[in-house]
Amino acid sequence: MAELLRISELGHRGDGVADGPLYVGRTLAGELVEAERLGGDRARLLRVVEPSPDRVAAYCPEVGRCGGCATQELAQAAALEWKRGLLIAAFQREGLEVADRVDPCIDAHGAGRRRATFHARFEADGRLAVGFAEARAHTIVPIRVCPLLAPQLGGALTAARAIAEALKGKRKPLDLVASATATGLDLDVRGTGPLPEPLLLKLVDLAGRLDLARLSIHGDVVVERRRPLLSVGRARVTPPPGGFLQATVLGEETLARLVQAAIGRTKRVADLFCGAGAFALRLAETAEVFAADADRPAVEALSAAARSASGLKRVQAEARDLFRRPMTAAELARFDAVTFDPPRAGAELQARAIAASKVRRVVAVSCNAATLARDAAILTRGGYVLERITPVDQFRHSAHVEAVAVFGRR
Ligand SMILES: C[S@@+](CC[C@H](N)C(=O)[O-])C[C@H]1O[C@@H](n2cnc3c(N)ncnc32)[C@H](O)[C@@H]1O
Repeated sequence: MAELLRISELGHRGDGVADGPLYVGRTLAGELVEAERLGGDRARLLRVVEPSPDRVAAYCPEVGRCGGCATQELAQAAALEWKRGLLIAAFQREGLEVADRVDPCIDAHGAGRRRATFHARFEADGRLAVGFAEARAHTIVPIRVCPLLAPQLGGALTAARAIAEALKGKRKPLDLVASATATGLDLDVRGTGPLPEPLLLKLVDLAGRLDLARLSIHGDVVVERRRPLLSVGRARVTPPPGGFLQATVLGEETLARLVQAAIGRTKRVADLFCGAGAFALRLAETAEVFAADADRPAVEALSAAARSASGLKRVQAEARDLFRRPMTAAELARFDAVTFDPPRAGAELQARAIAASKVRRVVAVSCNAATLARDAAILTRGGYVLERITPVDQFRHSAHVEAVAVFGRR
């Protein structure tokens, strides 16, 4: 049954929130809407009665079905302000009032996503669906074009579909991780299980026809037709298959620029959770860098890039599980500055060790406001002063927000 609802705010996943709370997708704060209850705490938008001044027309036909975009109907300036607010609210929940120290959110969508994970599912009737997951469901919304992808990732959906088609006989759900590199598409396929020789040969042939730079299965290279390369400052990195990559080129450049600016001119820097060196290789232009990450292939890629780049200071990289074995306060004593950029879980133990150290400057980079706020609270309890936080938006139309938080010793 249809009912009128007033949307009080945009929730932290990008759905409008009415009294209850009742979550209504594709609605905005302040709007009066007609919706029907779906059960639980969800309702479906039927009609916007009083639209928000921030409402704009969606430009993708899959809006509302595809789970990739939650807020395409929210004007970009308002979306940036909303993300800034999400960050402030997460810090408030940790007892930290930071609104006066949070910069405007930087739009880092740039040319679009250079990395995307497509899902392939084989339906009972034998049809193949390749696309993104529906919001709050495992159903796949088949996608032909995604307007959020960078032009360099343009052929990725066609390539993913062709590779999935070739693996149809396995009838397994697949994830295909596509990255745009300077030498072409790099595709890593997950979920296949072991593949027989004839199928591998077929994939090699297909990679040639699709002109992929590299094709790998679960990180094992099937064929490398051209070495994938990414420019990172003065260095050129060959990323490990399927390894972590910031979602947009501008996002990586923006985060790295903020980290470099916050650290300033120092002699020795530690880059923890360094991945393949997005920050370490740039920091090494002016300082000696120690870098650590649990992903050994990423650490090896970073080391190789540092060795072959000219004009960098010394870079020492170590494969290390920083959840189990964080850098201790004693180990950190030789650094003037530390930056850390953990996965969504944050870096609780590492933050505790930093809090017990005497490192002068600490720069936390994060893709999860809640764990960033938790780790920030640990640092401030250890005597660090939170100087500034800069939100960065490289996941346009989603509720994700990245941030760079800068701390100094009291
Ligand atoms: C958000 S990424 C950041 C990578 C890099 N700073 C960049 O911008 O490309 C998080 C990194 O944490 C690493 N990681 C995940 N769990 C880890 C652990 N337990 N110990 C050390 N590194 C870990 C991942 O391998 C990944 O490279």
